[in-house]
Amino acid sequence: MSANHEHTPVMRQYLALKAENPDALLFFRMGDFYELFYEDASRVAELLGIALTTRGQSAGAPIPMAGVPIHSAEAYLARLVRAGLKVAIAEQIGDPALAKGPVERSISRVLTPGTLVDASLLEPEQESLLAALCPGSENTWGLALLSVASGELRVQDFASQATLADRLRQLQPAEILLPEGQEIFSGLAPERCQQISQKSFQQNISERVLQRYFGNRLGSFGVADHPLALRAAAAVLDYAESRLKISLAQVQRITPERPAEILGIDANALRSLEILAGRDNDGPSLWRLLQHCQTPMAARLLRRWLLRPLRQGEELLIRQQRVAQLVEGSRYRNLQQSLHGLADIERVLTRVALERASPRDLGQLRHFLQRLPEILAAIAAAQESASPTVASADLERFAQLQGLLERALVDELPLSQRDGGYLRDDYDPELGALRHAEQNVGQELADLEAAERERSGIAQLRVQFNRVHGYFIEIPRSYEGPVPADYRRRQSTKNAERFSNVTLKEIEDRVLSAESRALSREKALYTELLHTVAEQLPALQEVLAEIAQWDLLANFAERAHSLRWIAPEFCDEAVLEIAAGRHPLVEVELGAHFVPNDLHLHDERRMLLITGPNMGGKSTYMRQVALIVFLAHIGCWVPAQAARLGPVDQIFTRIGAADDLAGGRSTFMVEMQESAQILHLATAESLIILDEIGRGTATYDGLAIAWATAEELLRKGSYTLFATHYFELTDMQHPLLANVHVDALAANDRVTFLHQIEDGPATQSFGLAVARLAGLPDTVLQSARARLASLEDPARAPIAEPQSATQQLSLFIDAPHPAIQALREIDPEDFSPRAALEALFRLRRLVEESD
Ligand SMILES: Nc1ncnc2c1ncn2[C@@H]1O[C@H](COP(=O)(O)OP(=O)(O)OP(=O)(O)O)[C@@H](O)[C@H]1O
Repeated sequence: MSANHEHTPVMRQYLALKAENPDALLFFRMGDFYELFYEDASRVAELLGIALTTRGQSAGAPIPMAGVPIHSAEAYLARLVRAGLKVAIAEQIGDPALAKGPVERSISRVLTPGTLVDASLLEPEQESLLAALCPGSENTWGLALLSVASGELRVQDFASQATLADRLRQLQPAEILLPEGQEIFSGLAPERCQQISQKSFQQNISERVLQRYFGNRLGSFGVADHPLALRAAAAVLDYAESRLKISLAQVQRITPERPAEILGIDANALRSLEILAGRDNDGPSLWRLLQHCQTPMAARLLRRWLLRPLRQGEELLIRQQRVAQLVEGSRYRNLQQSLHGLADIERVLTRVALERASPRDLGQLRHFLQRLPEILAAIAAAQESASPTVASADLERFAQLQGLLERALVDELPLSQRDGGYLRDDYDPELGALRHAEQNVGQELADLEAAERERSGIAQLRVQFNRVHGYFIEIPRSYEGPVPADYRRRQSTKNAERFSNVTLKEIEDRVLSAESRALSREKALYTELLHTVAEQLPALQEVLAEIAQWDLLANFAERAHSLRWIAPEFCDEAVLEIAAGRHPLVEVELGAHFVPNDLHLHDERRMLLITGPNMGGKSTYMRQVALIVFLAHIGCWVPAQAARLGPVDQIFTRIGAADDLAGGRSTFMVEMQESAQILHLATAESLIILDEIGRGTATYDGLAIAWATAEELLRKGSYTLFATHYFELTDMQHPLLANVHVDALAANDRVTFLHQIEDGPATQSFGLAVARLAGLPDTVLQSARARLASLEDPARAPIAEPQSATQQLSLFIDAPHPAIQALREIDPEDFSPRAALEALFRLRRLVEESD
């Protein structure tokens, strides 16, 4: 591009603003359009499928340009932001009428995926999180997570990068901030990472930011022992402020995360149990099954709870108790009715805090406040001990606020704020007077009409007004005589000529200026109104949080009722007992065909080794146990006849294996790394699901690993469900280990699955029968059957050992050493000396190979 001084003044302004935000697309306001120039223009034209044209020339070259009209800009912005791009918006701040050069413009805000607040840019049921990571010494980390749209700010310390990366994999923040120079470590999605100045994380700077936000209240949040996370918290606030160009008044507190209160569940388990999303992100998931909340606030809270199950404790018991109260006599119905159709007030409040709330936003708040007494009454009715949810002083202030909004806002609020008309005439005398300037000139205009008729002698003369052409004196064409000399022609129509004169122009100017004064008066009053609402923000946020929680609990109650779930019982003993448990998602698919199963794990029985045919239901059984324990720990009821659960600290799963080729890890590598993680972190209170561990490698290696893993988990005493196709494992003896199997009936390669868990190991394998079921060709099945027979009884049909098998050394199976096998095959009777020497070398090689 050419030197700056060669550009036109507007382009110079554009380039200066672009230089302030080099990594963002610049939406440059030009009248009723946002326009993009140069590379931004071609990029956006391609991304949005809009026309790429040029706008004049600057510095001797045409300027590539693409533009979107203001009124449809939101939809385009949403698409760009969803694609992970940043957009800076430059608005006109000067008055075009007064500007000498180009009208003044400045960046009003920068949209980034982690700092969105507009309803049209956010998914109603999803949270868009902004994270900041502050590294400390010895691999320790502080994490701050901010939901700009709700104002929730959480902090947590991590003792290792691996656990931090796992938590981020679960939470999927939209943007992750790191100090400049910090390497983007494995597990972080690089396209979401943003390096910002190290200064933002510095102790002294962060103290200033936090002081500004929370003042002395900081001490009351219990965050003093999280120095790293607090520095991260200051960095997120500072960054979000710089994008939104305003302090975040919606952030009222910092909440520390205490791992000891949370049931650990790693990203693998969330995925493999299909808790937040089903396979391929579509399909059934626990989230979808549970999400029947009345408000978007509760839907988002459900996500938060799913990402943060609790260990046994007071909070969990309160949730459980409330769900029980709501199930009783189907009280949840009343509460759900009172909440039905409520707007997303949490996000409205955030926009109030950021001075971006529209009149319709305030209209929704008015509606909410009108319904609040009914909602609180329904909550009170649901609780047996009707302790008030909201302090009476707050209630009084809410009523006053409601009154204010009712007095201020018109009933039917306009879509756009631009043309005014959202405040009532009688809300403010000055506004009323300015608005009525037009009506007040009515008499003046009638007098003028009479005077002009008399002066000109034209009886058909009329003084008129329309929105497009303003005020004019109209004389029909049927009049052919002269018009007064001071009349200036304004317009000719088919039937009339239109004129103006000095008196009429004076009236018109007065009315027009009253109109624009009315608009600015209305705007000023509105800003004042927003400030008044903002004063009630903390109290409103609190009552909303309470309502969202009740909505979610009523939703749990409804689900429990509709899906025939029961209340799990928590206890201090080391037990996991489930009677007739069901898999919540598979049951929806199969209905009454689903076969329920029990679980008994306790002090003397910690591990179940589960064998049985493919398709028998092993995975389903193990997952249902994990899901039942999980559901209990978010406060929900569970799909079973009864459940008694002792303390559980973490849930781990190692189910199926997916390649991570992009990350340079093979299926087996992924499997082993996940298993290593479990073996390091599991305790006696952990629940572990292992599905066919070891199958990704050569048989004996896999078996050896599976065996050793089982032994280690038995040593730790973790609650373990271990499904395997290695029958050899069922020989394992340990007092805490029990063998169970899924039942099936087989005859002539035909198999009927019973899906029932029974004691003892499986007695036969059904691989061929299942293969037949899957449609493997008969010829292949016959050949497989012959080979199976020879493998089961080598004497019947000796088959040469494949090379790879000879290389495996069995740890557990009594197979002869390959050298011994080779020795057996030698007949020394008819050996030449040379053949003998060769045989000796071969034997030596076999021994070396197996060393
Ligand atoms: N308890 C049950 N009641 C009814 N149907 C079931 C039950 N459990 C499983 N099934 C059905 O059997 C199918 C296979 O179950 P699952 O994947 O759990 O088998 P598996 O034993 O783990 O198989 P593999 O060893 O091949 O992984 C399920 O998709 C479901 O349709």
